[in-house]
Amino acid sequence: MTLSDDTSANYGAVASATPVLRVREMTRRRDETAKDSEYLFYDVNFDLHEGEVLVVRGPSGVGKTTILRCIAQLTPYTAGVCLLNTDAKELKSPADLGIPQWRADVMYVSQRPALMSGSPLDFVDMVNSFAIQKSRDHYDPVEIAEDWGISSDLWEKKWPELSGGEQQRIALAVALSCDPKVLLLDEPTSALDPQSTLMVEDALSSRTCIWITHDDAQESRVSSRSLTIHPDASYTLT
Ligand SMILES: Nc1ncnc2c1ncn2[C@@H]1O[C@H](COP(=O)(O)OP(=O)(O)OP(=O)(O)O)[C@@H](O)[C@H]1O
Repeated sequence: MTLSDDTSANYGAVASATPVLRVREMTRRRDETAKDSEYLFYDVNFDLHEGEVLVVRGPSGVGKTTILRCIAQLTPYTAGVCLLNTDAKELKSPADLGIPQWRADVMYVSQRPALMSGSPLDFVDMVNSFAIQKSRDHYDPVEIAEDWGISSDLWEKKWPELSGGEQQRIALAVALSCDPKVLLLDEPTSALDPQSTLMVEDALSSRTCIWITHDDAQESRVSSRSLTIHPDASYTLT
């Protein structure tokens, strides 16, 4: 039995090929406050191994962003377990690690950074001010984004003054600079031109990611496996 097939209750047990991230029985109602609310997704199980990209597919509104936000512990879920491999000895839950460490290691990158206030530099300052980030090494986000055609002066502009593609590359560069174990990418190249898209895909090629895309060609370029969420709350893992 592979880890991917392991649906036993001993979720934290570590077998030969230890996943970076394990998700079991992830379930979310459309309205978490209403017990009779229909399910958005039900009983989702998967393991994500080092260097894998799990592409998340499904029609608009089916719950792709929501499942990423649940895994990031940014949104409540009805049931389920998320576990992270921190030291190859034991898989740990958000409660074991504490939410700040979980979110630093399992980092959600929003589709809409324009909703943030201030400038990208303000955002970097805020990220660096978190106690959990102070104790970690960082790459230079300005340098990362420069490779994608983002000049350093753009970092001082307000988010809404940047184009969608500039916002996406800057938000992604900040996330990469923090070197999380898992990146949760919400349509990270939806506003990019084809050349920038390929550059970003290349930069992410060695990372462990869960990646929402509506683009079949991108899926075939980047995915190790695909998780499709269906409108009836079921899912397919291929
Ligand atoms: N903050 C919110 N409050 C209430 N409902 C929400 C909120 N965000 C999303 N929803 C609803 O939850 C459902 C799932 O939304 P979600 O954004 O996860 O879908 P999605 O599959 O990512 O869609 P898309 O492909 O259009 O981005 C939708 O019906 C949406 O209207």
